[in-house]
Amino acid sequence: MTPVLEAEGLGKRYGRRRALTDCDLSIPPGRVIGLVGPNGAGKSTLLQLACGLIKPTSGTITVLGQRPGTDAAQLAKVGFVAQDTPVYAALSVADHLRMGAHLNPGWDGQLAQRRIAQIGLDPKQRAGRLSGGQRAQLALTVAVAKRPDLLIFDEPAAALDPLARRGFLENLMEFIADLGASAILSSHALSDVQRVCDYLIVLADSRVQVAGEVTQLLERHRRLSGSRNELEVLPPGFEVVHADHTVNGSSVVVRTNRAAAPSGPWQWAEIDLEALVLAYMTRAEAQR
Ligand SMILES: Nc1ncnc2c1ncn2[C@@H]1O[C@H](COP(=O)(O)OP(=O)(O)OP(=O)(O)O)[C@@H](O)[C@H]1O
Repeated sequence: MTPVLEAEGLGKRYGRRRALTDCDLSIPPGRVIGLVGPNGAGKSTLLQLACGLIKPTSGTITVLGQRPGTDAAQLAKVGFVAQDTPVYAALSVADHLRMGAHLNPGWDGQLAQRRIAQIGLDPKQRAGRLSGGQRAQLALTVAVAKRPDLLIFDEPAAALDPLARRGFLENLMEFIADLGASAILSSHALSDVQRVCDYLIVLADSRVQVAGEVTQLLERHRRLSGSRNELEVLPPGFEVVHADHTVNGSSVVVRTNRAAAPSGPWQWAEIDLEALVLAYMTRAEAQR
């Protein structure tokens, strides 16, 4: 099956600043992909490259088997909602839907109307008068009604209150299931990512630190706890991602293919997605 996104040696510089470095990815279709990492890691840059809004300075990227933004057919397959959920301030909600219908050959007008009614937006209201959360909902509606094969969101739920956020993510999951689409969403909210994503990319310091199916990543990472001496030398087959030493003891997040605990004086525990992400982000920060 054609990967939804494939990158080889992908890099992007802004002048002398590296925004993305040597990025290799091959993401299978049908996944909800969480893109996480600290501020300035390169997440928006990767998403904009995937939409064809900017061009790489090195390497290659293909989305749904083609160079991003090559032609109208390819553009129609991708729905993108940028970080600031842009809408046209002077246009009404209904105007946005009319424009969507005019510009997109696969536009699903019924889906758009149903969703606008569901979230309680007044079709006559100007988009410039909507709240941040309502703008995000309108932008999501326009992106989804294109019926794209891939939805790309840059921090989609950032402006939403907790209740709206939960509703938004539930809607998003319904759409993805209905459309049979893939989605990539960047987010700082690890609990959201844990709830909806089945594939994870951790980006830090402009590089991919780790990427893969969430279940596999969680199977392959463990936390070992014990005294600092006990954890100084580990058996073969363990790559230390991050070590934390305090006066009360040490804890090490390791990457391993071993399913069973190694014999040793330490405790061995599973980790959650948040601990995994933080371990890779802390390692990247320490290596800068
Ligand atoms: N148009 C631009 N011109 C110059 N530098 C840029 C531009 N866009 C991004 N950068 C720089 O590239 C790096 C990556 O930025 P990017 O916006 O991709 O990060 P991000 O991970 O999305 O951050 P955040 O979580 O804060 O949104 C940063 O150092 C940023 O300052």
